[in-house]
Amino acid sequence: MGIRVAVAGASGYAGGELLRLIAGHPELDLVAATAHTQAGTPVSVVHPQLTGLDLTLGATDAATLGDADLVFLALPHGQSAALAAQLPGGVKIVDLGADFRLRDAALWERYYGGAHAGTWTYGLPELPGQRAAIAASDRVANTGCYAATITLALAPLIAAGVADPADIVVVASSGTSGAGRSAKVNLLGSEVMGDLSTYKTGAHQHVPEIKQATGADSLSMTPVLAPMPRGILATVTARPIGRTHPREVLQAAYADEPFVHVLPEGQWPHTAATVGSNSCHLQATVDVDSGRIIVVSALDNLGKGAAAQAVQCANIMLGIPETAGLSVFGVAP
Ligand SMILES: NC(=O)C1=CN([C@@H]2O[C@H](COP(=O)(O)OP(=O)(O)OC[C@H]3O[C@@H](n4cnc5c(N)ncnc54)[C@H](OP(=O)(O)O)[C@@H]3O)[C@@H](O)[C@H]2O)C=CC1
Ligand SMILES: CC(=O)N[C@@H](CCC(=O)OP(=O)(O)O)C(=O)O
Repeated sequence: MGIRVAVAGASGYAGGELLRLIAGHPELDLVAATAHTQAGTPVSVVHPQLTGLDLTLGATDAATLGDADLVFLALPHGQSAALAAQLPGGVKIVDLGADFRLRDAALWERYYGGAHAGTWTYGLPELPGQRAAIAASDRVANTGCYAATITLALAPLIAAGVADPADIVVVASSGTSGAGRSAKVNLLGSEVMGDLSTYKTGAHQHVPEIKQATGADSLSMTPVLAPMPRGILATVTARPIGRTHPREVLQAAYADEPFVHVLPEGQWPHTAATVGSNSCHLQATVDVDSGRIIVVSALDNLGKGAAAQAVQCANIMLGIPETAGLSVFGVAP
């Protein structure tokens, strides 16, 4: 018997990807998977890609989940705190939602509404000192998907003093699974196919999270909905300070990281190359006209942006190899 894990919100996109990763993990055993309206339905009905996983979705409550050593919460914002409070104190938790990511209660309330539940250790192991903090924690708040993509591109540049934290501009495209599985008119195939559009323009909820994680003072972010199921491609530009090339800084920061890859010079990130993996691909240059730093970052929003990163954090919390059950390689084309 391995380490006992459970997934709440297992009928959703992030929950489904968690189930797939746990099923292939050498040290984790899935003991429960729960849902809300779809409780009582076999997993393979809700997720045909998981046919062969013989399990029925249970109710999302402490009785069903509390027997696990570690619980992944993949619930809508605002749903994690009440459930986490009911789970036994010895159960480790990785929350994929936003409830515990922000330190500033006023910012949480402004962007998400409702009362701020608290702050847990931030689940991005590649940030300086964060791997050790995650290892010492029983409660971890996984990153937002855009936040992971953009923070990995930006944090080393601000820390090294080569990018002006007061002058950051981001345009980032996401596949539609980033919006979750519930039906919305603007996510219908006939609306999304053949279209690109901005949304939450000038007011995205990941901006305070990225500022908190990177030390940026001012950051403009424009999200774009892209007609593809998975993937995020972020173009991050910043006013440079000094003449150090941004690529050198990123290479030094991530030289020993298994999942963050600065691509060979001349190669630029593709979302398709990261799908199914826990990898983030980066490339950087200096704009020949404006002199601004440009970093392009790509990852799978359900991989390094959600479920795979949650498994990476769980591995660290459980003291097992950080890369266990995770793929560096994508499944393109
Ligand atoms: N999708 C992504 O790319 C990313 C998602 N996240 C975060 O992960 C979490 C899950 O996202 P995602 O999988 O996309 O969402 P989905 O909408 O696809 O799934 C939501 C899940 O939560 C369950 N649920 C809905 N309402 C309730 C409720 N009131 N109480 C308990 N369970 C409920 C649903 O069950 P049922 O189907 O039975 O109704 C379903 O299992 C969110 O917090 C999201 O922000 C983070 C990073 C990336
Ligand atoms: C395409 C799309 O709608 N994406 C979502 C990403 C949400 C997410 O993954 O992050 P949270 O966990 O913080 O909600 C959005 O932009 O709000």
